[in-house]
Amino acid sequence: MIKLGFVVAEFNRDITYQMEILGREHAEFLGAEVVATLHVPGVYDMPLAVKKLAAKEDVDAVVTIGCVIQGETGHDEIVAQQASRKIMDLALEFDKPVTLGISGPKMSRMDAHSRIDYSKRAVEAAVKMVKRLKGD
Ligand SMILES: Nc1c(NC[C@H](O)[C@H](O)[C@H](O)CO)[nH]c(=O)[nH]c1=O
Ligand SMILES: CC(=O)[C@@H](O)COP(=O)(O)O
Repeated sequence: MIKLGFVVAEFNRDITYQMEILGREHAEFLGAEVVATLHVPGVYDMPLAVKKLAAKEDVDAVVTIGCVIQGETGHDEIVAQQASRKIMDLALEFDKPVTLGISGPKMSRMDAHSRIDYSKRAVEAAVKMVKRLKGD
């Protein structure tokens, strides 16, 4: 069974809560197990938590779940771009898939609601990547 770690942002929790539930349901549907979950304050805080989970022997892949909504400044772009860059670097450093279930930036709250399935997509990508890298 494929073992996943989840890193979930609490910022915009009304939305990330739904994303987390959907991600968990999809993992179960695909026969994967979520063996560890770390909640972090926001998407920008994710890389260290991803690193912790990626270092665990019993975690095959890490799924990130978050939502970056546009404000009045370019802050949303900094948060999303810096975090996604580091998330990808960690996948290469630990030789494990780390998938991007983060919606935004440049997105309204309504856009975010219609993109809660990003978490499902990230779970699906994690499972596919683990299988394919194993050569299954
Ligand atoms: N604006 C959003 C944030 N901002 C908070 C940062 O992620 C971080 O928690 C803070 O800067 C402290 O390090 N986070 C989101 O997840 N979504 C946003 O829209
Ligand atoms: C809407 C937010 O929480 C965040 O993206 C930052 O907003 P702002 O650019 O207005 O500081």
